[in-house]
Amino acid sequence: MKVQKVLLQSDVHSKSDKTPVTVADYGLFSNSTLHTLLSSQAIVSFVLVKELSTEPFSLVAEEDSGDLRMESGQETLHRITKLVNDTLVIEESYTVATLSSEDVLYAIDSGKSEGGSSGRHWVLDPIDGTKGFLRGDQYAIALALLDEGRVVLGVLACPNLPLASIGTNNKHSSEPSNEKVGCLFFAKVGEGTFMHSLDGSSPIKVHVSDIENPEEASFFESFEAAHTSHDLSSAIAKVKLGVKAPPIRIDSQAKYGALSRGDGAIYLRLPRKGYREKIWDHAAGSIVVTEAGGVVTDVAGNPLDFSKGEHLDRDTIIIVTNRKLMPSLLKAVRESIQEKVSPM
Ligand SMILES: Nc1ncnc2c1ncn2[C@@H]1O[C@H](COP(=O)(O)OS(=O)(=O)O)[C@@H](OP(=O)(O)O)[C@H]1O
Ligand SMILES: [Mg+2]
Ligand SMILES: [Mg+2]
Ligand SMILES: [Mg+2]
Repeated sequence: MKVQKVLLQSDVHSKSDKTPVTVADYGLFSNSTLHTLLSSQAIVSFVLVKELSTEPFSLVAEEDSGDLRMESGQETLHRITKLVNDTLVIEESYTVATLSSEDVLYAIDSGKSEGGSSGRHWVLDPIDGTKGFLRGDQYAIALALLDEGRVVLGVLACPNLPLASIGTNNKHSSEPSNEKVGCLFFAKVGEGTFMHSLDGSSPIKVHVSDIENPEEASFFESFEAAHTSHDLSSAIAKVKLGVKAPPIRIDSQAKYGALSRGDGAIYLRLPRKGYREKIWDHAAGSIVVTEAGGVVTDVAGNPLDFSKGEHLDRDTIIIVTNRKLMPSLLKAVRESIQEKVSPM
């Protein structure tokens, strides 16, 4: 959160689309983002090991230490170590730990497990919605626990998500807002989904929307057009289901969080052909939604299969909604795909 704030205050965003303005700005932005996601992975990995020292530890995480072990990566490693240690100082009187650069490398590279169908594996996306982070928009830190291939626990931190509902009438994102932001969702299998503010309010139980009429439903999709087909989801929502509201485009698994508390009723993810979704992009989000009473399936109507290692199956379309809307949504998705494949 600190890094994103500094980036946004550095005034190198263009006013219109909030992207960096010059080539040098791009450098600053991508370096800061790299520092943030590696620090995040180091911190979560370190704290998990510290807290779970009696259990065998397996972590499937998105990032690795890459060039940090090389001579050219020393400056970056130094900055990341500082960022990690600054973050682990909770208060002046309480520091979780102080890590050396070697500890940081070790913590980052503890995330190399491949997951799978046996045993327990933690699954981490240290910054999900990297492009949203860079733009100053939504991003999430997503952690899940797999047990015998099934997600049994999920935690989703969404530092920029307003605590109040985000509807389709939300203001243009570049307008300043006084809304309180920063939500943490957590779900444990069989126990429901809870949300509290990042500064630690009491958790409240959340539930997905109970809308039955698809015309009244609003739907989420990726902000980035490269990650999902906006055209196809618009055809499904507007033409097949009669959805009236415009899509809510936000980055990251914040979509699952927002849907779990009923901000919108549908999330469609329609990746381009051949793309294989990563488990860390969906594990935490999916249990947050299912424990809030929602359903997360592929196009065949089956739950997502997290038991096959780092990836979901190739070409997995992801369909998220409540139980009442799922049959008509599945039908609409199947029909639209069929029409796209064989135009009349
Ligand atoms: N081509 C393509 N298709 C589908 N998905 C892709 C693709 N490329 C990347 N990714 C993954 O999308 C993750 C970001 O999630 P979202 O699409 O929900 O957010 S965003 O709109 O992109 O900001 C993003 O997660 P992060 O890398 O953690 O940001 C990627 O893992
Ligand atoms: Mg991700
Ligand atoms: Mg990521
Ligand atoms: Mg990534």
